[in-house]
Amino acid sequence: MPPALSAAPDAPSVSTPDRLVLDGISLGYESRNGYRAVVDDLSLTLEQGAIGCLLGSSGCGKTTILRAIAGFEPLRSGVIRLGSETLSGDGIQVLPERRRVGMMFQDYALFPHLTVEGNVAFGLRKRPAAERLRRTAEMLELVGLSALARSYPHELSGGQQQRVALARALAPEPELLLLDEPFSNLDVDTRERLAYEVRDILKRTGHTALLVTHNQAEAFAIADQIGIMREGKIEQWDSPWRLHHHPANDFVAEFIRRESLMSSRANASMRGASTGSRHP
Ligand SMILES: Nc1ncnc2c1ncn2[C@@H]1O[C@H](COP(=O)(O)OP(=O)(O)OP(=O)(O)O)[C@@H](O)[C@H]1O
Repeated sequence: MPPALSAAPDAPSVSTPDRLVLDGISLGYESRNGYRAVVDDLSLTLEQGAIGCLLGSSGCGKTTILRAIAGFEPLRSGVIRLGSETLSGDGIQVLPERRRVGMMFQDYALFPHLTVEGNVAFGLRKRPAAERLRRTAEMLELVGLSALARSYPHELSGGQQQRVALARALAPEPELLLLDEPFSNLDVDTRERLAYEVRDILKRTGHTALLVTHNQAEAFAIADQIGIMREGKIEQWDSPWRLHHHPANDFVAEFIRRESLMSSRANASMRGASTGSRHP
């Protein structure tokens, strides 16, 4: 007998409160030719402690959604809620710095003139010195970089820099972490390893996080819930297991099939290239 859906290894657990709710959000940009819709009546919910991922091709609106959640883009309609608080919509637009939302980007955006610990402590400037020191040390321990606290960003590998960026984003204890293509500057092996590491760290701290990427391997390595996007809409918001086994429509099925094929080809050719240089 086929296993019951609830027995799927990564089926979402029940009855944790929703942390992030996007309820029918629409937004876009003004241009010379007038308003252009980019995100159209999009909804999703993310439970407390869950890691969500928006997966879709370039230009489908992933970054625009993160920018709206962070408070940099106003909504045309719909509501964004974090816990019980409305952040955007219903006539409300909470300022970005009041949202308790942390962000981590693909280019790390570390300050080159500050040490690793200086970078992590940066977001804690307003805290008392003793607390700042304690929290910085705790964050460096969490991401396994205590030994490099006095190093400068240029002395670190890409993966280490990205771990500093994660420690910096988590230091002020955000209620939600947004990650925009965080691993795309890294080589293919580091990318997947770091995606698993970041998942492990976020699960240990219990943070709720939303990631955007166009890389399926990365999405499947890190996320509890994935939204397959097409032109500003989510075609299916589901667990990785269900996306593979129960795609909602032909678009999702074809997207998963094509991306898996492309990613295994890309991995094979990159590994082949490095093997080739050793065996001319
Ligand atoms: N500031 C802006 N002004 C006008 N149009 C914009 C602006 N930012 C993004 N867009 C347009 O909105 C659409 C969605 O962009 P967005 O960056 O959200 O896509 P994405 O899915 O994150 O793409 P990528 O994977 O390439 O980063 C694109 O067509 C883009 O050109």
